[in-house]
Amino acid sequence: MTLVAGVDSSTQATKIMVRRAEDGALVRQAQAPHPDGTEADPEVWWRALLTASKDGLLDGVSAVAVAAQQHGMVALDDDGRVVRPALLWNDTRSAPAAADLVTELGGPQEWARAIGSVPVASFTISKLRWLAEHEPHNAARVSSVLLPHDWLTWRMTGNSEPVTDRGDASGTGYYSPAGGNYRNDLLRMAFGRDLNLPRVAAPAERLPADPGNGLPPMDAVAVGTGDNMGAALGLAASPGDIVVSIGTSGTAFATAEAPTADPSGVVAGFADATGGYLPLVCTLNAARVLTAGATALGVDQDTFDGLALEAPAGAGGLTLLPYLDGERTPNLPNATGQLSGVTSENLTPGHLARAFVEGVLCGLADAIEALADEGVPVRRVLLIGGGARSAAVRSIAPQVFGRPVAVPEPSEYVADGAARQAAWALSGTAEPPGWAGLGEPGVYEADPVPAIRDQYAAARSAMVDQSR
Ligand SMILES: Nc1ncnc2c1ncn2[C@@H]1O[C@H](COP(=O)(O)OP(=O)(O)O)[C@@H](O)[C@H]1O
Ligand SMILES: O=C(CO)[C@@H](O)[C@H](O)COP(=O)(O)O
Repeated sequence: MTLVAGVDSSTQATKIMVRRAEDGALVRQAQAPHPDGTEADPEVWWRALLTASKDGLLDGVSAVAVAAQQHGMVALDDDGRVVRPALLWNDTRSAPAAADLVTELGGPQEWARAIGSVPVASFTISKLRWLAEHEPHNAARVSSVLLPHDWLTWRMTGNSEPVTDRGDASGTGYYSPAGGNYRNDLLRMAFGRDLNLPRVAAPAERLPADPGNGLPPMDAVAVGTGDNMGAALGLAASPGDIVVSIGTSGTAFATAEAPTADPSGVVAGFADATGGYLPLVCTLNAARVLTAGATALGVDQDTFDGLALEAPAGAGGLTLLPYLDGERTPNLPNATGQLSGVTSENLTPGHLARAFVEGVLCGLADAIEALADEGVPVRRVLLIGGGARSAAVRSIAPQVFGRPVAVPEPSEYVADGAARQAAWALSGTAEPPGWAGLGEPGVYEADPVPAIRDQYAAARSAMVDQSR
């Protein structure tokens, strides 16, 4: 039996899945939390990885890969030391920098043409511009920039040549997924000079593991990828599958054979981890809105779900725009959450819980619609991430999405995808190993209730208009 491990270093935690390389059977798993915040010393990710893998979790593992939160700016000096804590995807201070970059290149359509995406605050390129403008002393010391998964992979390979993959590189803002090349001109435009960038390795490339990296000895480290690309690989998603992930971020994405280039900026034209593409829409407020709702009502998550399920669809006209931490889609980085339509009848714990769940799902319904508008086929919606564990989310999603929702057996699909990539790197085959697949996901069905989205759309349009 050959064992492989996949690491998901996401916003809130590091999760590790150890699977059998031959058929993907789960052998063991563990996780460790990350500190809260929108910037982080990369060391905390490494320490979380060591914590999760203590007690022999990785003993006997032949290969490992890391899939991590996308976009984070890990800026390094000449000696490979981090220059400042990494700015993460959900840090919105770089929003004005993103807006400036969009203007400087000649508008959103020029960015869509150049890299398939229009930069927002999340993108690495916007963070580099912010650094150049706001911390010139730090910017002057930067010699290279990595993404979170690049940095972790680099630690595992003993600080040899840094590498990345197409999937994660496509979220930087200075890599063209369609061309398969860096756009150093765009990086220079943002930062004022060139930087050393990690080599973009092939999807199944095998890297040497450093025997002194603090992990048990292994034969290989695979190249890794971004977390959403990892989930697509873990689910073995195929064209027609729309994956909706409710984690710290809310994402809706699909695998595609051709690149996309949406000039509205709503759909990011990312690459996937296999050589294809991954059109994706991302919201900034997802599972944490549900936990914030439960906390505000003073109940646990199960009670919160029960309350939401007792209230009527549409929450009696109560609508939450769930932009608690600003928002990325729609691009309202300075927004705050907004409750509207409050009446003496609907100001109850049940209606409030329902409005919180519907608010998150309406943003994701918009995301699915945006993918469809880009020509992405929508045959099946697969719901994953921590939020998919919520009974209320699973039941209300088909009403809001207007279609059945398939919920695969709970797993850490990002880490599973990384494990599958590790097995692929070991096998040397042309395609990833055809592991047993998802089995039969539970399917949730309900009559669509378009009024839920209508009242959300009215509130959202009013906020977007006000922000102009
Ligand atoms: N039953 C549940 N109901 C609602 N939210 C949940 C539930 N279980 C976990 N979560 C939330 O899911 C989030 C973690 O999801 P995950 O997909 O692992 O996120 P990430 O990959 O960003 O770390 C946490 O915010 C957690 O509170
Ligand atoms: O920025 C994006 C996608 O573009 C986010 O999806 C991050 O990749 C963080 O993911 P989670 O921690 O929520 O899984």
